[in-house]
Amino acid sequence: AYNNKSYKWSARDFELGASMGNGKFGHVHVAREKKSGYIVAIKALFKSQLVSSRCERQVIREIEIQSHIRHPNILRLLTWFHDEKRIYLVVEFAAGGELYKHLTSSPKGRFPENRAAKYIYQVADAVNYCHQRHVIHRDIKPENILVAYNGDLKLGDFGWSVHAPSEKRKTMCGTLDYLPPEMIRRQSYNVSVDHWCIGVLLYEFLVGKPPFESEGQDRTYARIVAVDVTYPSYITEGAKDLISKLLKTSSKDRLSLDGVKNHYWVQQFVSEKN
Ligand SMILES: COc1ccc(C(=O)Nc2ccccc2)cc1NC(=O)CCSc1ncnc(N)c1Br
Repeated sequence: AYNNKSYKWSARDFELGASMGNGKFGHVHVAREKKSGYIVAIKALFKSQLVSSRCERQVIREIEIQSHIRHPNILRLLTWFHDEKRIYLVVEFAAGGELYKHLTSSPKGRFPENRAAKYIYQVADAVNYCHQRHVIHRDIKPENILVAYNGDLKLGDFGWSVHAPSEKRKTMCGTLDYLPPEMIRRQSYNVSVDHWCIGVLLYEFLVGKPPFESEGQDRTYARIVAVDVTYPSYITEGAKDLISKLLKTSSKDRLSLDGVKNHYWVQQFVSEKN
């Protein structure tokens, strides 16, 4: 039904269920499409809020971009509609919920190598797909990644822009841990910021906390610009090799996303299906 371009969706087509992510993602509810029984997530954005934060053009641009994105590891925007007060985004429902919860509830609070390798392969594949469409900054951190019913990762796009309209800085919404040096120095950045974030993400999958985590902001900044990473003894040489090839100060020295997917440490766990 979603592909029927002419059909005009409205809130009447859905039964709203529980709210999700306790407001973390804005007003998101599980919902059931009445005719098909299909379960989706519906995010309601207040037009007033968008206008006040001068986000309305950004939402339209994002919706435009998202409507053409089709990738197994990227949460899909299925359709959207609006009424006089709100814009509703109908989004694929990730039945596995937030990846962060899986990480913190794993034994020792970290993933075994085979799971971390499968996940980093999927993230690299999804981000590579975005880069080929000139879309960067998928806000790569465990809080923004969801898990599908079949265990595959779904890169969510949580539209932080609506939460941080004026501040372009990512630091508006929480952790600095994922900021690359060039963003700390407020230099221009390009697609390779995502390469840095994938290195930080892989470290966090394997260790249970991000590499530069420190008490104060300044200490975290200092460790990021110095690329001051220490690896616990249980981290294998292969994992260290991959992480160190991504956490490079100079963005042009960072391993490519194909390089991540084909890295020997990843390949040993990810049977090349395709
Ligand atoms: C393609 O997914 C989106 C696409 C766009 C936007 C968005 O807000 N754009 C935006 C908003 C304002 C300004 C500019 C852009 C948001 C999402 N996604 C989300 O909000 C995720 C909702 S949480 C969730 N979703 C599914 N399954 C679960 N188990 C959970 Br928990």
